[in-house]
Amino acid sequence: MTVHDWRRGVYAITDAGLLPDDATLIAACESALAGGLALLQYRDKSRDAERRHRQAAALASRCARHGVPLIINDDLALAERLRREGHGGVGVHLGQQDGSLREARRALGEAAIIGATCHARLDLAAQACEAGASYLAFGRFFTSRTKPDAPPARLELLAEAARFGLPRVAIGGIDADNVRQARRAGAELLATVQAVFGRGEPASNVQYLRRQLEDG
Ligand SMILES: Cc1ncc(COP(=O)(O)OP(=O)(O)O)c(N)n1
Ligand SMILES: Cc1nc(C(=O)O)sc1CCOP(=O)(O)O
Ligand SMILES: [Mg+2]
Repeated sequence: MTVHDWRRGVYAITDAGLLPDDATLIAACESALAGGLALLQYRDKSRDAERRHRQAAALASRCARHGVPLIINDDLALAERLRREGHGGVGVHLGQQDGSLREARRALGEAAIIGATCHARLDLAAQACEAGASYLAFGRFFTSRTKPDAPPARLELLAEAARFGLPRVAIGGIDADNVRQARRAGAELLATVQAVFGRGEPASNVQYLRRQLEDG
C-alpha cells in the first residue's frame, strides 16, 4: 500500500445531501480515493450517531486501503472511537464552535491529524497553531453552494499564513477553474465538496483537479 503525502493535494469533503445513503456515499468516496486524494473528510450534520459511526467506519476502512487519512468533521468522540476500534489513520476537523483543539490533541495523540477552521483570521490561526493543530483552514474564498453564508476571505491571506509553517487549506467554492489560483496564492491543500461530489464521476473530478494543480 502506498502512503501518500497528506499535506498537499485535493481534500474532498462529503455532503449528506449529495450522498444520502451508505451505498451512494461509499461508492462516491471509493471513486474519489481512486482519483488520488490527499485527505477525505466525513461531514454529516445529522444527529444519528449510529449512522454516523457506521458510515465513518466504512470510509475509514476504504481510506486505509488507499493510504489516505480520514478526517471526522466536528466530532472528537467519534474520531476517538474509530481509533480505539483500530482505524489508526483517523483525525478530526474542529471549527470555532466544535470544542478544544488542545483536548483533541491530548485525546488523539501526537501523530493524529487535527484540522482547525480559521476563517479569514490570522489570530485564530496563531491560536490553533499554539494549541497543536496539524493544518490551518481558511475560507470561504469563492461562492460556495454548500455553505453560502460562510464568512468570506481574501486569497492574500494565504501568503500571510505561511508564517505558521503548517499546511494551509483553502476552502469555499474551490473548483477546476480557480484551484490553481488558490494554489498559487499559497494553499497546499484544496478542500471541496461540490467539485468532487457535485456531479460527474468523483475519480475523474479529482484527477482533473490534480492535473490543474500539477500544470499550474
Ligand atoms: C477543511 C475544512 N475547513 C473548514 C471547515 C469548516 O468547519 P466549521 O467552521 O466547523 O464548519 P462545518 O464544516 O462544521 O459546518 C471544514 N469542515 N473543513
Ligand atoms: C464546509 C465549508 N466550510 C467553509 C468555510 O469557509 O469555512 S466553506 C464550506 C463548504 C465547502 O463546500 P464547497 O466546496 O461546495 O464550497
Ligand atoms: Mg464544524
